[in-house]
Formats: sequence, C-alpha cells, structure tokens
Amino acid sequence: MAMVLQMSTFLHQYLYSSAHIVPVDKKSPMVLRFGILGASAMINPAAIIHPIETHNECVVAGFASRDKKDAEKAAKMYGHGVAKAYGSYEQLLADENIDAVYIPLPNGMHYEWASKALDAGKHVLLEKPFTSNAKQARKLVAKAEEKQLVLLEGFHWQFHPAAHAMKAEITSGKFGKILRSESWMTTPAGSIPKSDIRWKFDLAGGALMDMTYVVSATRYYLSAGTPSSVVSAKARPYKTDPRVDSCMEAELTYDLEQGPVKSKIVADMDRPNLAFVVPRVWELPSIEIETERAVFYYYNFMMPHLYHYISITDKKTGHTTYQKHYRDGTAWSQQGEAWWSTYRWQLQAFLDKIRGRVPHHWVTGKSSIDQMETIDAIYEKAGLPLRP
Ligand SMILES: NC(=O)C1=CN([C@@H]2O[C@H](COP(=O)(O)OP(=O)(O)OC[C@H]3O[C@@H](n4cnc5c(N)ncnc54)[C@H](OP(=O)(O)O)[C@@H]3O)[C@@H](O)[C@H]2O)C=CC1
Ligand SMILES: O=C1OC[C@@H](O)[C@H](O)[C@H]1O
Repeated sequence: MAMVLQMSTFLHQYLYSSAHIVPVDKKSPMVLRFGILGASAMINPAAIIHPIETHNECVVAGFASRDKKDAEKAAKMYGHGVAKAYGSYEQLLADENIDAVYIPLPNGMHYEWASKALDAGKHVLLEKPFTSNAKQARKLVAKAEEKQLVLLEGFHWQFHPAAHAMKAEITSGKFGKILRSESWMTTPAGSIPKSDIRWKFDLAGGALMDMTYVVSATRYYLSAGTPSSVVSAKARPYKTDPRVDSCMEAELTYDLEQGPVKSKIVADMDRPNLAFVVPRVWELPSIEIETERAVFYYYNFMMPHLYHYISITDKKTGHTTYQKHYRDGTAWSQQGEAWWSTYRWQLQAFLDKIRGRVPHHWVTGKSSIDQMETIDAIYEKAGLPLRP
C-alpha cells in the first residue's frame, strides 16, 4: 500500500505545487540553492522538487546523476531554466554556488555522500534511513557538529500538524501513562519490483530499513530514545537473499520515566494478499497507543496530507472522538497552508534552521543515532547481519 500512497502523493504534490509556484531570484543571497544527488531518484518530485517550487526562499540549482544525460533530463523537466546538470556527484559538491544538498540515494550510500557533502561545506537534507547502521550515524552527526552545518534526517511525517496534535494529546496528562504501542507499515506482495534498491543487501535494503517509520513513530510518541530490550525480533527472509528482511516483526520494551511500555512494530514489504487475491490497500501506515485511560489510533501517520484521522477511545465509556489536522496546531501559530504536504512542512523547518530561525519541529542528531541503534538491535536480535 505504501507505493500507492507514494503515487497519490506525487499527484497531490504536482497539483498543489502547480497552483502555487513561486518565482524566485536565484542570485539573491536570501535564496538557498539546493543540489540533488541522484537526479533520477523516484522520490525527488514529491519530496523536494515540488516543495521547493512553492517556497520563495529556495531553488533547485543543480541536479547530479551518475549519467549526465539523466541530470540534463531532470534539469530540463524541473529546473525552471536555472538548474545546472552535473555528470557526477563530486562535480555538484565542488560547485560553490550550491548551498545545500538533498540526498535520495540508496540507503547504503547515505553515509558516504552526506559525509562528502558536509566536507564540501553543504547543509544536508538526508533521506531516511539516516545511514546503514549506528556506527555511521554517530560519525555523521559528529561531522555535522564539527563543520557547524545543518544535517536533517528526512522524517517528513513528524513535521505535519497532525503528528503534533496527536503528541500533544498523549503528553497532556489527561489520559494517564502510556502502557503499550503497536505500529505497522505494509505494501502488497509483488508491488516492489525485484530490481528495486530495497531488496539489495549491499545497498542496505530490507523492510526495517525502508519502513523505518514504524520505529520512528514509536519513539516519537513515547518520547523515547532506545529500547531497554528487544524482547523478540523475527524476520521473513527475502527469497533470493536471506540477509534482506522482506518483513520484520519485533517486540520492544522501553523503560520510560513514567514506567515501562511494550511496543510492537511490523514492517512488511511483501504483505500477502487477503485470501491470496485481495491486496490490503486499506493498511496505511498507522500507530495505536494505549494509555491508562484511552486508546489512540493514528491512521496514515506517514502521508497525513492525503488523508488521516486520529481517534481517541475512552476505555471506561467506550466513546470514540475523531480529529483531523491539516494546518495550525500546537507548534504552529501562523505558518502553513492546508495543502502543504509533510515534505513541504519539513522543507520549511530545514530552511528555518539554516536561516537561524526556530523551526517548529526538528529531528536531532541524537534522535537519528537512537533510531539507527534501535534498528541495529532489532537486526541483531533477528539474527541478521547489520547493514553494510
Ligand atoms: N521520504 C520518503 O517519503 C521516501 C524516501 N525514500 C528514500 O529515498 C531514497 C531513494 O529512494 P527511491 O527514490 O525509491 O530510489 P530510486 O532507486 O528511485 O533512486 C535512487 C537513485 O540513486 C542513484 N543511484 C546511485 N547509485 C545507485 C545504485 N547503485 N543503484 C541504484 N541507484 C543508484 C540513482 O540516481 P542517478 O542515476 O540519477 O545518479 C537512482 O535514481 C532511499 O533512501 C529511500 O529510503 C524513498 C521513497 C520515499
Ligand atoms: O519512505 C518510503 O515511503 C513510501 C514507501 O512507499 C517507500 O517504500 C519508502 O521508501
């Protein structure tokens, strides 16, 4: 289902950004010039190109590809006559006219290229998962601190008003302590092509890596770092490479100040059809959290701009209330439009951080390290090697 969501978001982004394109002066010192490493990545239009088109403080100034023709194609299609094409990532990084880079490369290349970008003095918006493993994450965060540059893991969903509205309810104290959580993300069997980067161990593929959202949502709503223990972890190995998890299910325990919480996560890139024929298209990435007095359920936490709801069921009365949030919210007073996607909210925060303004939300380096430490611990418990 995740792929269907991705396609819907492409359409959503295309339609809304076309209606809200803002012309910007590339030469103005106030305009941040982005370069994209991996011009032909599938995620580019939704995650960065269309959001930038609707922002008056930034522009895509360069596309780099392994093949210069692909960079030229992207520049022609999305460059608005100002973007340059580069036939290698190194060439883009060497260009002093680029201020920041977006990195949508295969997971296993995140560390190398984010590190090189920081060395070249660029701010980095890095796709999830942050790196291949926690060791790399620690090194990368240290490098960004040393260079005093902005480095952000692209957990776009956390920047959306609905994410914050749900968190504000959970942490309000009205519903008591958190007791347990369960988060899942699936995509129907056969929907990810065999050639996809997600199936390649050497590129740090695997369901837990790709659907890292289930871990990050759990940690975000529990305000947690790393689990005190991975109670169980079971991988369904990918047919042609058992080091790659086509599905990962794990049970974690968090020892929070408020008390222990049991969390289950499910990430399935090859979800069997219902009765062998019906793809489970209704299974959007979701999280359920039980507290002493209520059960929360956030349906489609990953792409809430398309559709979402948050339900809160009172455990005593059984009464359920529903909420939807497309703008404003606890962390926002003035910013944002109802049509902004999670990626547009994320871009706003990234720019605010670079410009010295206070972003409405941030994914800290420590959080990205904790995230990768959790992923490593789950792989270890499942008996799979850490990603290279
Ligand atoms: N935030 C979100 O919502 C999403 C995030 N992602 C993340 O973005 C990243 C890219 O995903 P996606 O766009 O689906 O990936 P794609 O396979 O579509 O794109 C990856 C790009 O990386 C470049 N590349 C460099 N080396 C290789 C290699 N050895 N094999 C394949 N590609 C290579 C290619 O660009 P070129 O040839 O032009 O250099 C390629 O187009 C992943 O880390 C993924 O987790 C993905 C989807 C959604
Ligand atoms: O980040 C992602 O979000 C959407 C999914 O379809 C995709 O597999 C994943 O990389």
